[in-house]
Amino acid sequence: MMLEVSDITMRFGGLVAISDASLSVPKGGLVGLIGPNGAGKTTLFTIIAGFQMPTAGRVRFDGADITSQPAHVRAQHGIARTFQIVQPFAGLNVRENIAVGSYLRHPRRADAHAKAEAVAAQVGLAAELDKPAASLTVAGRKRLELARALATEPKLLLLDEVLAGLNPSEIRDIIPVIEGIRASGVTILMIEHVMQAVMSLCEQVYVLAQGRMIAHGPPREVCADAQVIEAYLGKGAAGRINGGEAAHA
Ligand SMILES: Nc1ncnc2c1ncn2[C@@H]1O[C@H](COP(=O)(O)OP(=O)(O)OP(=O)(O)O)[C@@H](O)[C@H]1O
Repeated sequence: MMLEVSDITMRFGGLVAISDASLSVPKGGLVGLIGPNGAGKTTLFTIIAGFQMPTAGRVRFDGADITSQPAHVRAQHGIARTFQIVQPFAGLNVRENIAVGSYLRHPRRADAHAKAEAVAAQVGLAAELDKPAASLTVAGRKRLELARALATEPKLLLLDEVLAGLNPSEIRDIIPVIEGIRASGVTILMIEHVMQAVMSLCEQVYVLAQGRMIAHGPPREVCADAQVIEAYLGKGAAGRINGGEAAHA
């Protein structure tokens, strides 16, 4: 396994944001993490990336227990994440923004910029390298966020809603980019609300609801799970939907 998260609990004062949650991502896999708003998905990413210590539980990465490792050490070992709210350095151009990631492994400016250019080509930003980051569209900023994380040359990439805010054609355009990253050997765990994308990209999906991992499996099975339907649509929803189907049959 590339990533094994075991029995994580995260308390903020009296609030239990995550309760005894586990998940694993195989080497080379592309796994989804879904769940209603406030379920604890971003908090779990923060714990995996090392920005917060869990109240209880362990995180193993590529064979080592990294639970107490700080975020910058995890980055060196190959964990990168994107952020839901993209905040590029507005005063820098696209190349310089991507280089913020590539400096991790390429301390010389020329090397960092060369790496940034290679990553820009991979995510479809080659034509924008000299433009100010502030001039990018929302879709461009999402690609920039992907590029910045990729430029650190991760083994494990944590994508936090990279498709949020994009229209259907922008989503169609960016899905092959994610597939390409995976095909290049990077293991991916993605938080995503766009179910169409989860269905087409992920071979396994975990469902977090109110801090608990309530289901996991292939996306089609998970979406048919009564507990999952109820977590999204409220108690009794699965029965109403199945009843509806029966009525049409
Ligand atoms: N630093 C913090 N201090 C206190 N409470 C927090 C903190 N971080 C997160 N929470 C709470 O933990 C819960 C889980 O939040 P989280 O952002 O992880 O959910 P999420 O599944 O990512 O939701 P969304 O899809 O809306 O981004 C929420 O109730 C949130 O208010």
